[in-house]
Formats: sequence, structure tokens, C-alpha cells
Amino acid sequence: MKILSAKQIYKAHQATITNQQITELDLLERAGLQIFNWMHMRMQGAQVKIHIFNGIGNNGGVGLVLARHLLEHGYNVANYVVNYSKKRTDGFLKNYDRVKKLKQWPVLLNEASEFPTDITADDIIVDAIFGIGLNRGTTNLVNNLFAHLNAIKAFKLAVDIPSGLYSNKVPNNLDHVLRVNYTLAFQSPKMCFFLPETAIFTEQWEVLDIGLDPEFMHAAFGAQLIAKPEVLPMYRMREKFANKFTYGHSLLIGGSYGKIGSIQLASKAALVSGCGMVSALVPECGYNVLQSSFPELMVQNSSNNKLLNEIQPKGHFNVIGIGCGMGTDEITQKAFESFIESNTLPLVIDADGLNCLSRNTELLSKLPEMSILTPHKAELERLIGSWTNDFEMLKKAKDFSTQYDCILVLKDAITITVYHKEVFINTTGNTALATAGSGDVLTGIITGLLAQGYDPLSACMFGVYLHGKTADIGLQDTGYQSFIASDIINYLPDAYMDLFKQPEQPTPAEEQAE
Ligand SMILES: NC(=O)C1=CN([C@@H]2O[C@H](COP(=O)(O)OP(=O)(O)OC[C@H]3O[C@@H](n4cnc5c(N)ncnc54)[C@H](OP(=O)(O)O)[C@@H]3O)[C@@H](O)[C@H]2O)[C@H](O)CC1
Ligand SMILES: [K+]
Repeated sequence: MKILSAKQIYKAHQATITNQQITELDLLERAGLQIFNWMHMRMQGAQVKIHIFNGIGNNGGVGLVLARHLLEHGYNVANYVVNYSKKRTDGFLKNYDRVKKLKQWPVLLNEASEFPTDITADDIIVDAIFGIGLNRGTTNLVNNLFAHLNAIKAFKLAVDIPSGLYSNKVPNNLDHVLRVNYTLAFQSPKMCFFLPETAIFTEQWEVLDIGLDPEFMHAAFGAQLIAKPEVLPMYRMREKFANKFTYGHSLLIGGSYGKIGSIQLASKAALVSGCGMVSALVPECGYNVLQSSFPELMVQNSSNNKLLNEIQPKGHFNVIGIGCGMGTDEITQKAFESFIESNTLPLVIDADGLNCLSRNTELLSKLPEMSILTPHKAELERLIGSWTNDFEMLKKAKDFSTQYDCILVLKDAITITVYHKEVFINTTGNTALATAGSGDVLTGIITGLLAQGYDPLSACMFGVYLHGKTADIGLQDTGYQSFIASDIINYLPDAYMDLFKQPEQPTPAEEQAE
């Protein structure tokens, strides 16, 4: 699924109107009807009070279509018009007239109006105040209304986008945004749903198909959501006549005194991801630990007991994952630098590997093409410098990826992979993954996939997807709190199996009951 900008969505409306020979009013009707159907299916006529706040643009127009259908079906509706501008769209005006014909006059809210005080926690608030047309800071009327509604615990449903958010930038004042429980977005989710500063304004979102021109949607360039349909074609079948050499040899380099566990996690994840053979290069203190606790692993060590003082792996490997638990001691920094100078193998660089790169940015141009860098927020900032908002962060990440021809896997609650101008947003995972060692496991999975022959971008998208899926599956057994990094590895087989699970079909008895 693609994420388009407001500008692209307006063009999609035009293409749809032209190619399907319909009017803008027809499109608003489709949008409002979709929301009505969504609510009607869930509410089945329940007399819960629904307070609909409509702006004076087309977002408000959709809200009024919804209000009309709800009223016609006997729902308990309170309808308001938030009069934030003298300029009204045709889509608003025509739908305003149609509602008035039902003898249901919406309440007009102006600067001087009292806001409704009869909204309870059991009611529903529909937010059709602003859509993607917001183009400047909101006025007092709107800000006060947002504050009033934010303080009420009713279930809030946003039409297309929570009012006060822009699809492609962060509002100057985040107090001037409505916080909603659910957003029903038309045709395309908005980028602001995925970036940490703005994602918090909607707990959940869903896309409603309003039949926008398929050719336009197909041709439009935008960030992509990565879910099962996107990763399934990436999956590489195992060959019948395969041996361990068929699926590559990964080398994980890192660890330091007290942090050998990071390499244990990363190398085990590489093996469980399906890699044929896995080796580790660690300081001497890690040798016995790894050899005795992980029999499938081959281990080499540097001469220093506590730190990697030289990085000169011996053997034939396909891919190297480097940095987990490595530390940034001067001695390790030097070893890392000379390793990068001489290395020609594909790289996955994480944690202290990234910190070593940030300390000597000249190394960046010496990385093999399409090297994979997996920073969390703080590591990213050390690499690309600070940013003032998430959209700027994304732009800087794209520029960085283009300049150094590397793939950035931006680890956060929602992990985003960036390659040049392309952006891929993962859809799996949950807060259970916010646990020590989670990043080490991801490095191992991506390294293991790369060694098996996945191309670098697929290795990132597929690896991030699987990593997240383990938490979605494991959660049912462990809960959020007790899911740990080793569980990501434990549930990796289930994440693979889940790729081929068909949605459950109703039994004949269930079908009859329907
Ligand atoms: N057009 C279609 O075919 C469809 C539209 N859909 C829905 O429509 C909205 C987008 O509607 P739009 O009218 O473009 O914009 P809004 O309703 O979000 O905003 C209305 C106008 O308000 C003005 N504006 C912007 N910012 C402010 C502000 N801070 N204070 C006051 N007024 C503001 C602006 O007009 P100006 O000319 O004054 O700049 C806006 O145009 C979309 O989100 C959908 O819900 C459906 O998708 C169906 C098809
Ligand atoms: K809205």
C-alpha cells in the first residue's frame, strides 16, 4: 500500500473525476457513505449519541454526508459546524443543504459560542473539522475546541486525518491537534501516522477504499507499507538438493567484556533465519562462553581479552554483521577503521559499529555499495546530525542514503527502511520489542538473510517484518512485559510459518449461523 502526499491525493481526486465521469460531490458521497457503512456495521442501530463536528471544507462535507445517512437510519446524532472561515467549499454547502432538508439544523460554533457540555465518555465524537486541506496554524476557535474535546473521554473517530495534523509536516504547536482513537483514512494512509511525533495522535487507523483512479494510484511515487503481501514474493524457497554451503556463511563481529551476549543473540538469529553457517569474531573473553553455550557456532577471537583490538577474520564468508556490543574504545575504533579500509564483503553495521563510523565519517565513502546501517534514533543523530522534526529527519536520512549509497534501517516503534528516495514502512511489531538485545537480533536476522542470497533491500524489509512478527505472535504467550530478545529468536520459526497461513475460513456451522 502506498502513502501519498496531500498534493498527490488532490491529483488522484481530479483523475478519478475525469476518468470515471463523476462529480466531486459524488466522490464526497462515496467517502461519507463508506464511513457510514463502517459505523453501521459495528453499531447496528445502537442509540449511542454521535457528535459530529464538521469544518466548512470538504472534510466537513464528508462529515455532513455521514450525518445525513446516520439520521436517515435513525441514529442519535448531534451535528455541529465549526465556523472557522467565511469561505465554504461547494462540497460543504451542498451537503449542508441536504442535511437541513431533513429538518436537522446543525449547531453553528463561532468564536463566541459555548461548546457543548453534554458529551459523555460513552458517546462518540466524529472529527470532520479539517482534512488534508489544513495549510496553516489553527485559530483560537479551533484550538479551544480541540482542548475541549481532548479533555472528554468519548471514543473519537477522525475522518481521513486527525484535525490539526498535516499529512507531510509537523504542526508548530502539537497542543493544537485533536487526539483520536481511530482514523478512517481515504485510499491512502498519511505519512504523519508513522512518524513518532505525530503518530501518537491516532491510536489506530484504517484505510477505506473510495475507488480513486487505479492507474493514477499505481503510477504515483510514494512511501510503501510493508505487510505480508509485500514480503511474500521476497521469500526464497529452500532447494531440495541444498547443503549448508548453499545458504551462505555469516560472520558476526563484536562483543566486549560484559557484552558477549549481544553477539550470541545476533549469531543465533542469523542461524535461525536460515543461514547455512555462522561464525563469530569476539574478544578472547567471549570464546569459551560462545563455544560452550552455542554448539552450532564457529568462534574466533582477537588477542585482547576484553576488547576487539584487531579485526582480521580468517575464513570465507558471504556477509559480515559488525558492531553489536563492540564498544568504542580507541583500540577498537582503530581496529574497526583498518577493517573497513580492507573489507570488500557486504556489511550490516549496527550499534557501536555505527558509533565508530560517526567518529570517523571518512569511512562512510569506503563502505561497500548498499551497505546496511541499522541505527536507532540516537545512533542516527550521531550519523546524520540533529533535526527539528521527523519529516526533516526523513529527508536527511534519504540524502544520507543517496550520498553514501547505503540502506538505512531506522529502528523505532515503527521501523522505516530508507534507500535513496525510497521509503518502506514496516507494519509488524509492538512495544514488546522495546527490550535489550532486540536490535542485536535484528542485525543477526538481516545478516543471515543477506548471506542466504536475499538482495540487500529485501533482506532489510523481510528481516524487519519477521522480527516484528515474532512479537505479534509471541505476545499471546508472553505478554508485553515478559517478551525478551531471545523470544524473538524462539518465535522466528512461527513468523516464517505465518507467511503461509491462510486466513481462517468459517466452519459450515458458523456460516449457517451468519
Ligand atoms: N475533493 C474531493 O474530491 C474529496 C475530498 N475528500 C475529503 O476532503 C478533504 C479535503 O478537503 P478540503 O476542502 O480540501 O480541505 P479541508 O476540509 O481539510 O479544509 C478546508 C479549508 O480550510 C482552509 N484552511 C486551511 N487551514 C486553515 C486554518 N488553519 N484555518 C482556517 N482555515 C483553514 C483551506 O482553505 P483556504 O483557501 O482558506 O486555504 C481548506 O481548503 C479530505 O481530507 C477528505 O476528507 C474525500 O477524500 C473525498 C474526495
Ligand atoms: K478530520
